[in-house]
Amino acid sequence: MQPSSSTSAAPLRVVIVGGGTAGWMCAAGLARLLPDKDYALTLIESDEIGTVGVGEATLPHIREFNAMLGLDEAEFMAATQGSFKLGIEFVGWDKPGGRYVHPFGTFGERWGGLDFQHHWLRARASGKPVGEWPEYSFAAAMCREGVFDMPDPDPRSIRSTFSYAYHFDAGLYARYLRGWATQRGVRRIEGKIVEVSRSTETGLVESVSLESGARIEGDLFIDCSGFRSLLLGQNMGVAWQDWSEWLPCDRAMAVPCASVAGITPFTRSTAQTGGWTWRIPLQHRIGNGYVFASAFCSEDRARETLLGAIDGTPLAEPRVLRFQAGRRERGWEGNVVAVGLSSGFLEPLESTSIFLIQAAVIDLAKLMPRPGGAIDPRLTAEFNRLFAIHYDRTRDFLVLHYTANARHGEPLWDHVRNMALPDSLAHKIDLFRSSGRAPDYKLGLFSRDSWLAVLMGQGIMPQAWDRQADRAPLDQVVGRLADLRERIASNAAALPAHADFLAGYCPAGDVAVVA
Ligand SMILES: Cc1cc2nc3c(=O)[nH]c(=O)nc-3n(C[C@H](O)[C@H](O)[C@H](O)COP(=O)(O)OP(=O)(O)OC[C@H]3O[C@@H](n4cnc5c(N)ncnc54)[C@H](O)[C@@H]3O)c2cc1C
Repeated sequence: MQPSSSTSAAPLRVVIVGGGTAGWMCAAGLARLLPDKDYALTLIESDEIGTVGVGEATLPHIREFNAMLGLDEAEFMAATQGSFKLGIEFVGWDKPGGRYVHPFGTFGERWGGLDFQHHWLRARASGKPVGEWPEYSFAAAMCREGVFDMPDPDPRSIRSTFSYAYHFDAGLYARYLRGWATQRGVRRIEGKIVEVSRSTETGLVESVSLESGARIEGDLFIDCSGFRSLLLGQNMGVAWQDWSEWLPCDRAMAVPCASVAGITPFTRSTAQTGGWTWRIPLQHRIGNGYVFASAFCSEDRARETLLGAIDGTPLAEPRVLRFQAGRRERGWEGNVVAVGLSSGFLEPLESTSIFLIQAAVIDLAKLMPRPGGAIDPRLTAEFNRLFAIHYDRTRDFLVLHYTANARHGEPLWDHVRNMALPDSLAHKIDLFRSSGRAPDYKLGLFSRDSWLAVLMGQGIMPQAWDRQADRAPLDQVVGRLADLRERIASNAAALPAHADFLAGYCPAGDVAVVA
């Protein structure tokens, strides 16, 4: 029998628990992707509990999500005080005083079917003048110049070789998506959930009850309740994998400050004795924070470091958030799917959480149960397979930043340099060191160019390259490298200042500063 494209069964009742970034991305994404008549979406959020209120830097993938919703970019950026992000500048991560950018875009060009780094490594080993690795990234050059313009659609242009993401006010983004989703039929309920009822027979969640006494029944529950993990963790009891042996930071202190002249088109992450500080420039303010390991740094010390590191006047009292790195064993159990902080947490070093939300929403939409039937365990297993891949690959990339450091004599940094690595990461580093080969995933984070940026940025230089690179005449390669460097530098220097571009494209105007 052919599966029918539609069904006469009653719509599947999907209850989203939580209205932070995860909840509203879920609501908007599912409202856009699923047929209205088959799914009834309800979102419950509690004003009393509120949201985590951080999460302001993104990855380029968010543009696909926004485009899928059909958001107007300039309108969305103005509404969220957004700015453009071309990558992350890492200060002091490789060694005190060191600096490199993880740019969004490619390094160099593929020649003769070979990845660019092999040509560069081979020419560099010859002793010829080939410049430094970052000189081959257009996005890195744009960061150095503090400029921005839209990528050129012509793939032959050097200006087509970068991508971009956004910095935005996370509270305003959730509010923006809320407006979008509720206009498209998502039912919003404000109230605090005080009880979760499960069937004694099947173990599935049947309903949640609010403080007001209201009871909301559902067929599928999406847990977007934040660190509480109200359904998946607390009720379904799905175990937590603790990754603090590799990612020991367990606190963050956040404080917004007044803007200063010139909005940088990148996030900055500065290594500190007990962790690292972030700087995220928005149109109306700068978001700052210190992610630190409480075993190596007290809260008083963190506060002193953070307030000493910010550019402008603090706009609020610093507030502390506590967490542990890790993820749930599974993201989907029974009829509960966790999305966002309820499913796991990786520190915001590479701004990955919102991407992980997006990936979960897209995977869930593809694997969504049909109305009127039982949940197919094969769909659940596939979601969990993808969930683990996304989290585990992201973890390896973050751990790389810590382990490859030359900050000798600082207890946290000595500890992470000497810790035993996940096997999957140890293999990647060894392979790169010995052959110049970088991971090249077809799914999820991070791209080969991102790995190259951080591997070399952290000072890991391969001892060899692909032998096929030796076939090309060396002088020809050196000439092409020089030409590439020149095209990158001159084209980047000709672009408008980021602040000027923002002022013309998506001026946000004055709003009350939301901390
Ligand atoms: C310090 C820090 C910095 C970060 N920086 C970044 C970044 O730069 N980039 C990035 O991508 N990510 C970042 N993140 C992660 C990002 O903030 C989160 O992934 C994102 O905000 C999603 O959060 P959430 O929606 O899962 O949870 P929350 O924002 O905590 O929302 C939880 C929701 O559940 C509701 N809720 C909870 N319990 C109940 C209940 N009993 N009844 C009713 N409602 C309930 C709450 O009211 C709220 O609406 C950062 C996180 C931290 C901690």
